[in-house]
Amino acid sequence: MLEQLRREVLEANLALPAHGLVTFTWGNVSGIDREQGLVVIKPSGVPYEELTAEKMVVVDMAGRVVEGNYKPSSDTPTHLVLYQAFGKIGGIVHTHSPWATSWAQAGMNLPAYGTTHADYFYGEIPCTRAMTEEEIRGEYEYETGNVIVETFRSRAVDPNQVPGVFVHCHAPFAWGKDPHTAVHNAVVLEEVSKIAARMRSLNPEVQPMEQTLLDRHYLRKHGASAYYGQ
Ligand SMILES: O=C(CO)[C@@H](O)[C@H](O)COP(=O)(O)O
Repeated sequence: MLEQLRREVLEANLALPAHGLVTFTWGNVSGIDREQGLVVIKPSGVPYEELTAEKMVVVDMAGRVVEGNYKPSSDTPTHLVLYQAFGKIGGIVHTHSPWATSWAQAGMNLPAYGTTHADYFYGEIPCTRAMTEEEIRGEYEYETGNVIVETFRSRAVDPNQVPGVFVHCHAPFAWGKDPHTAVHNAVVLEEVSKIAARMRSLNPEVQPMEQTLLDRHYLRKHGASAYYGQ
């Protein structure tokens, strides 16, 4: 079942250590087949070098394992909440990549300071609010997804234009139209987190970039008249 998606999700998970986004097994990638209502995700706690397409776990939208001999990632409920709320995404990445995790632990939103950011994120990358004691003691992983969705809806941010978030006191999530694109966005999220942290240590007074320049860069790659690349 879902052989092609299993391979895509395997390759995307293996790309995490290849891009330096994870230590040990601190990360996971999933992909969704919306026609079948099934999600393929990394097995929990399995070292990346031991992963195979066969070890990927298939779950339904209620989180029930429908195929696979391993337990799914411990973050599976968060992935499922995001797939249900953000109807156009096809792949999700969660890591503890150090620079993005620094913004999450600082509880800070990341404004668009430069064109590297603007090429992929149409404006500020939000950090969620702190989770409540009740949310933490409850269905924590589901509540993590809920607080991400609440952040985007309450701020009227389009998740298709800002494909990433910092979860307060936790770490980043990123997404995209498929697992490969989600990993690409996770790499960019880590890079712009690093650039911004260093930039602010050089000049704490820097202001977010002008909207005109933000528009120019984002829309040339993602707008209706996108003309970037071949
Ligand atoms: O956020 C966390 C731990 O805080 C997780 O990302 C784990 O680090 C990876 O969990 P599995 O996907 O292996 O269950």
